[in-house]
Amino acid sequence: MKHSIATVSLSGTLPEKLKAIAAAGFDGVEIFENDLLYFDGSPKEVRDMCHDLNLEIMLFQPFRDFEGGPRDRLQRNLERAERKFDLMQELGTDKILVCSSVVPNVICDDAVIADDLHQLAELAAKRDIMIGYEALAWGKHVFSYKHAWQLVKTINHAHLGIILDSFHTMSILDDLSELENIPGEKIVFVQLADAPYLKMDVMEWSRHFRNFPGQGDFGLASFLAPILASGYQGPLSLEVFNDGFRAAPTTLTAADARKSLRYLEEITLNRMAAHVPPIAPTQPLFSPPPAAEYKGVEFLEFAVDEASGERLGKVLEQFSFTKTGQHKSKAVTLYQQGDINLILNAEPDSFAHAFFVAHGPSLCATAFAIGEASSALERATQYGCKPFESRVGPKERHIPAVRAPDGSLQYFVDAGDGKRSIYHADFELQPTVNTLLKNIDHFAIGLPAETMDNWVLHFRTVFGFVTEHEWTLPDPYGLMKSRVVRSTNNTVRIPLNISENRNTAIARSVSTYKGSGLQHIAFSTQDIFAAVALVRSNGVALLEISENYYDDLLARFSLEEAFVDRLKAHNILYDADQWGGGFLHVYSQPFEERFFFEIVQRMDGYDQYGAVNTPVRLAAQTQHRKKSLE
Ligand SMILES: O=C(O)c1ccc(O)c(O)c1
Ligand SMILES: [Mg+2]
Repeated sequence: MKHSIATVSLSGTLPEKLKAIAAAGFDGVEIFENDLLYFDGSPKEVRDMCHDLNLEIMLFQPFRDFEGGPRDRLQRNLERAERKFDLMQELGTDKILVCSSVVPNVICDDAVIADDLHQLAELAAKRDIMIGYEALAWGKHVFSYKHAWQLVKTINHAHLGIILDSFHTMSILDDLSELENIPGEKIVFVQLADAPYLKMDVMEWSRHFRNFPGQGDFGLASFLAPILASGYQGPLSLEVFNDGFRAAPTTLTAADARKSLRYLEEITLNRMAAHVPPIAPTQPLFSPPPAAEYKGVEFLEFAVDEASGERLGKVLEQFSFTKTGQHKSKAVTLYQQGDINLILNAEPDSFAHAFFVAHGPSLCATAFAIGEASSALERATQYGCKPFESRVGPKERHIPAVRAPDGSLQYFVDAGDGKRSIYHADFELQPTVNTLLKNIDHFAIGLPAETMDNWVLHFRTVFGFVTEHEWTLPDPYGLMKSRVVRSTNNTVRIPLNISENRNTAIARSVSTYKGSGLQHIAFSTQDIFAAVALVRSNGVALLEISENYYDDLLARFSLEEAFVDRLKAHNILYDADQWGGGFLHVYSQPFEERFFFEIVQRMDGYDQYGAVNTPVRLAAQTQHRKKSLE
């Protein structure tokens, strides 16, 4: 299987784009005409550049508004095509994308359109060029792949085929059942793009919000599977118009692009294998070890120095964690409660120390308890992650790890061979005292806004996580957007938060950490009232919630007044879902303006995160911060 990408998908000048595309491991490119127009060298130079980079120019595009135009313009349109064919010869490519006409006065008559396309195919035949006809979702007369295919089939010309672009098909929720009836040799090219579902004009949506497979909401495997079953032998090519990617670092976007095609191949292959009877692809597809089975968050590790480590340790003790271990040879301490393991790493001259120097007290590593760590590492490696080699002391255990998009570490810990053993090897362990807090329910990370897609792809590919739909939530000074990535079995949940405004809590967090960073950790409990009473008696300062919130709770839910009074007395927030599940949660004051803790109790299958209460929390935190500045 060959892989290609349209130059329009990346930021930079044409040479920068081509270099990044080659470095990311693509076999070829679609040259988007504008990139050529803006380039100050000749088409021959572009051809040579691609040749030197070992990139094939797989397609030239787009050729617009050709078919069904005013009759007196047809000749001129054919001449226009000839000029593009000349250009293609200079570039050394033999495929051109012709997209369906969007002009309002197009002749809406299939016979006229078929005749025009036939004439174009005749011209192309003389140059041994292949025309690929693509239906734009906003085409005036032809806007569906079925219509385009109907025309191509009827014209039946050796130099005319169809181009299938996932965006134009998935965006209009088109029926996919005809795809399997298109013979592979009639498919000139396949363009792939994902996108979030948005209710807006489809052209604007297409030109600004496409993203890479795995970053959006389209079920792209259902689009690609019938194409790969058809015997299509051409490349998979990404064509992604995205405002963020136009501004993002070119090499990083190109690397994500390449990764996204691997992901799409993997999920498409799985879909084809699950079909009854199984369908065999006619080209080999990327097939890494399957995603691990996640058992939970094994530990979270904080980069601290001695002083901040002591302060954080004190807070954890207030949350009734026990300092159960001191590392045998390093300045590393372990705090435990229930199944929660938190590590504070103040070791000089370590990965954690470098992280501390760059970001201050922060989360520098996350460990996941999983079925088989070696297979998870192999999967990560095949997806392009470099395994992280840490220095391991004598008798210490080596734990496989990769880097998260922000450079922090993500460890894969075998849950199979005795859960506590990783701590026994490295720490002199004391028993824990309390078990009111049981587990890490979720932990949230604040990200620089432009990095969200990058993180989502990382979790979907390397981890095999799924994503939930995005929430947009008001902060007193702007908006925050939140998207949860989680393991399919819900044992690991990570809300990823961004904000494009300058003074929101997330924006301040990004500036404090100088990058992404931990927002909060939510600990689960079976008895939130007891947990709150205990941590309060230990001196934990909770976030105070306004009276108005509780009045509104009474109005919104049919709750007993006495129960709401109890919530109010404990500063506990409440949510319920439509299936009878309930959610109780409470927040601490932040630790040094960085992160805070949440205690949550899920009841009767509640599966969300209390997002409706996030604006309440953000407002309360802002008020608290202002008061403390007074
Ligand atoms: O937005 C457009 O005009 C446009 C052009 C060429 C394509 O292949 C496409 O999918 C969209
Ligand atoms: Mg396209």
